[in-house]
Amino acid sequence: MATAGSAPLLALKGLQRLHVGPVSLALAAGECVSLMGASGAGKSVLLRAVADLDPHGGDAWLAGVACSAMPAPAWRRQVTYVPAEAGWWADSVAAHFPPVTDFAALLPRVGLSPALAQAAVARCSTGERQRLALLRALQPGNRVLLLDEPTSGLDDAARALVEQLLQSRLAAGVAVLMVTHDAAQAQRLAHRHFELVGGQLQPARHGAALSPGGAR
Ligand SMILES: Nc1ncnc2c1ncn2[C@@H]1O[C@H](COP(=O)(O)OP(=O)(O)OP(=O)(O)O)[C@@H](O)[C@H]1O
Repeated sequence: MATAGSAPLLALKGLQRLHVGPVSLALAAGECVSLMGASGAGKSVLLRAVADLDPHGGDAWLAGVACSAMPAPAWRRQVTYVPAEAGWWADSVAAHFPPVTDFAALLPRVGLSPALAQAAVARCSTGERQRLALLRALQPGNRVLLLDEPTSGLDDAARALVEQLLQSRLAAGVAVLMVTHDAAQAQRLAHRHFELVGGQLQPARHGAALSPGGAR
């Protein structure tokens, strides 16, 4: 787990996109920060800007290297956005994973049958596609994961497995910025909690049990 005073792995400085920002925030290696807010508040807009998927003002730094100084594919391999509803560019599940990856062996880690590796995307359920998209995004090069409602379509058992997987990535030093509507999940996974209100980050007000954004 990150410790207070660690040098930031990810630093956002004056990030601005549409009605969101300017946002400044730092995450240490192994730190999880939750982001809540009303529907339409701009949470996905913010995550996409951090991933450099849309034009934006301000900049983000990964271990001291500016996003603007790095080729976009290199940034996104390390600062990886996992949308709430992933896109699929081929018919088969297998086509979305590198050929060298034995991804069938990974499927049970999130409660999926290895047989799904041979399936067509179209026959996968919403929750199966959601977990496949997360596995697809998890690569050895990830240093920051930007997760947009990573378990919104899942039952309790599947959600628990995904949370275990995320805990293992955090323990390995990956930083996670996670949008969730689930305050209990935020409490389980995140070290700090923010809410997006009027385009600005505020310490989360929901649930007295949550430690607010400013404190650890
Ligand atoms: N490319 C765009 N151009 C103009 N407006 C956009 C664009 N992308 C998103 N928006 C608008 O910005 C607002 C915030 O969208 P966003 O998807 O970030 O909401 P959210 O906080 O993630 O909501 P939810 O919790 O419902 O997913 C919405 O009103 C949306 O229509």
